Amino acid sequence: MRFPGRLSAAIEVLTDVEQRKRPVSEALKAWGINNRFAGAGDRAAIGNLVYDALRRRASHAIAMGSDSPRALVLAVALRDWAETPESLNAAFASDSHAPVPLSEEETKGATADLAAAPAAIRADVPEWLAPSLERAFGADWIGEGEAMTGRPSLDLRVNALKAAPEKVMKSLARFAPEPAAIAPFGLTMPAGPRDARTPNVTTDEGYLKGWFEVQDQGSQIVAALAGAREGEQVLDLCAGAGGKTLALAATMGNSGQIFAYDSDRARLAPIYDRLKRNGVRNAQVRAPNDGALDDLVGKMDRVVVDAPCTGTGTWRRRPDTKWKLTPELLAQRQSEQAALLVEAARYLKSGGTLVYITCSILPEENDDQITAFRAAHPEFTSVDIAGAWRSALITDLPAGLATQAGGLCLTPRRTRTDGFYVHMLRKA
Ligand SMILES: C[S@@+](CC[C@H](N)C(=O)[O-])C[C@H]1O[C@@H](n2cnc3c(N)ncnc32)[C@H](O)[C@@H]1O
Repeated sequence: MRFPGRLSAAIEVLTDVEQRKRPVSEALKAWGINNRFAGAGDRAAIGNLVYDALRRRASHAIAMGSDSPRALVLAVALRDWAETPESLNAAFASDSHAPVPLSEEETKGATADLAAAPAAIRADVPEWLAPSLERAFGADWIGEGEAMTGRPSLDLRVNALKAAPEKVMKSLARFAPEPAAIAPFGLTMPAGPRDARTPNVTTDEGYLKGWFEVQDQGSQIVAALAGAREGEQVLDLCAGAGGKTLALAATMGNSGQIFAYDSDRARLAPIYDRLKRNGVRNAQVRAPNDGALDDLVGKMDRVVVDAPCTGTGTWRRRPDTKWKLTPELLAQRQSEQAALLVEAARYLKSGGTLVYITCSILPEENDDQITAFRAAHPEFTSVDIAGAWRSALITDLPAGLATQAGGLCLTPRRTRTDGFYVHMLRKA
């Protein structure tokens, strides 16, 4: 397919996403099944167009004077991919699969100046979230929003139980991975421009042998900060598919014991194969049956709560969720998080550590939760985050990452990672 045909296909996919309220990944897959002639390069380019359209949905719509799928996709070509109205119209004229030529208003969109647009438009965030983001980041909040519109890098965590970073770098040399800036076992491959494809690392023999996992560097950092030590008894209360469980097992050198639990059987299901592939021998999966964790009450050195959240820290990867988020969904997540903090506290022994993690950047899910929990549970005090950073990552905590309540917030702008929050509390 040529570029104009790819634009038409992206408009079709985005229409499907918006009309049927479908996740982008599902709509892209359906399009691929119905258009088997399209190659991997076509599918990657169409996916990039759709995701880029959603990443900057608000500013693209204002620039183009419309939020139709056509307007948004053309905006990507004009405002992100360095095309011009002339280059597009010339390409459209010689391609029978092309969209119709640009209108006058669409042509103006290429050079629209949004300097005077409302702040939420410039930040490309839903307007109702602007006060929360301003509370989290102060005057920087628009820049933080803008940074969330970029494409994420592909990050890997080298599994120290099976391999050293050099071995993985050699195995993946064709993709030129670089050591990550912060996570000690992290490797990273920057996202390419326009129609660049994400390297398919999961067919590499190193992946199949468990030498590495695909994991955002932010997730690796918070797992390292959790500070699990050799020989400890650790409960991973929201283990899901086990991303953090695997990282914790590696820092514990396969000693002690991790109990991996999740209330959702389907989310937990992939953990069994992943533990096996990673050579993890110190993890016990606890399926969500009645009384599944009763024997652990009061016995854990560490309880990790990787809480269900709005996922605002992952807007670069799942930009459709940015526009679907509602105050009701945020309130629902907040009440789940508050309940999980109370639940987690039951399993800790005296002197144990509660590690609270979200992939959200909203204070309502982060500092506010911890402040409310501490007020009701005075036996918990915050662990010094700068000290935790130094001992886990062997560097000084970069300025500006610590939050007011004593937690830590990573963001694409600050650390070139997904947005993550972590706060550690010690039980007296
Ligand atoms: C952010 S995800 C966990 C991701 C996982 N830790 C990882 O690193 O791959 C949150 C998880 O919390 C689980 N969850 C939600 N409510 C829960 C509860 N009350 N008890 C245990 N798990 C719960 C969800 O099923 C979901 O898998």
